[in-house]
Amino acid sequence: MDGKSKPGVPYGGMTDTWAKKHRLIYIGATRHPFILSIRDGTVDLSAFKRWLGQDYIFVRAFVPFVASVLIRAYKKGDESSGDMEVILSGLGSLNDEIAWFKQEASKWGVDLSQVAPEKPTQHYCRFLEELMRPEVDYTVATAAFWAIETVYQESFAHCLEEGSKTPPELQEACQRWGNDGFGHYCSSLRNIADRQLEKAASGSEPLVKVSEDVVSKAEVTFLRVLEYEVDFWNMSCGTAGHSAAPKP
Ligand SMILES: Cc1ncc(CO)c(N)n1
Repeated sequence: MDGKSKPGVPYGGMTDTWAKKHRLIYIGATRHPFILSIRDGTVDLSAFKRWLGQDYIFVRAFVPFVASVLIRAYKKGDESSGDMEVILSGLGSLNDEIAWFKQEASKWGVDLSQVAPEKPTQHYCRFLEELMRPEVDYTVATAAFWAIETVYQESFAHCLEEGSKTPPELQEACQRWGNDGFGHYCSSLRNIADRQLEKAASGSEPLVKVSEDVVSKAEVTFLRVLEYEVDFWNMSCGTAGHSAAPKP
């Protein structure tokens, strides 16, 4: 293996293996009842507003996380990988996203300055801070980054598919993460993560043991992202305080 991503070969990387291996929780995060309620038009608008306020808080915390990934990409010094350009474009869309949240909040009468983070938001933001620590490997950080963006992409794209009954006033929100450009950006993030994981798994790093450790840490991190996403959706539905575990 040369440790490079394979252009034109969309499947077969480690991230794809994980999504299949952990299919139930993956579906739990990307086809959550909150998303399904948007898709079938039965969504409770107070739930949408709660999601909006909490996600604004999350996105503000997500910016420094993405910036920390950018710093690590720079420090790797591999200019030809194109990683920095992808991550930088992500920071650019987060800039637009923050402006969109403010505009959307005023449209719905949500005063963002009055929104306090709920427990799942606090926990997710704390997790992002842990991932910003310098000892966290670039491979682990890029796997988390890919997973965080992809859950939203897959969830909201589902609300725009043929046959969905997403209310018109929520379609713009779904477009934000469900559009093809965002899908392409998520594929670029997946390529970055897969290339890193492949390098680690093939033992091209000097210490094979350390590399294996990185791959399993990245997989655990992927699972934690899915759990935080499920908790976040649960909170939006009004079932805050419950974990990702199935309810009795
Ligand atoms: C909770 C959450 N996960 C992922 C994204 C994608 O940016 C977001 N905005 N919020």
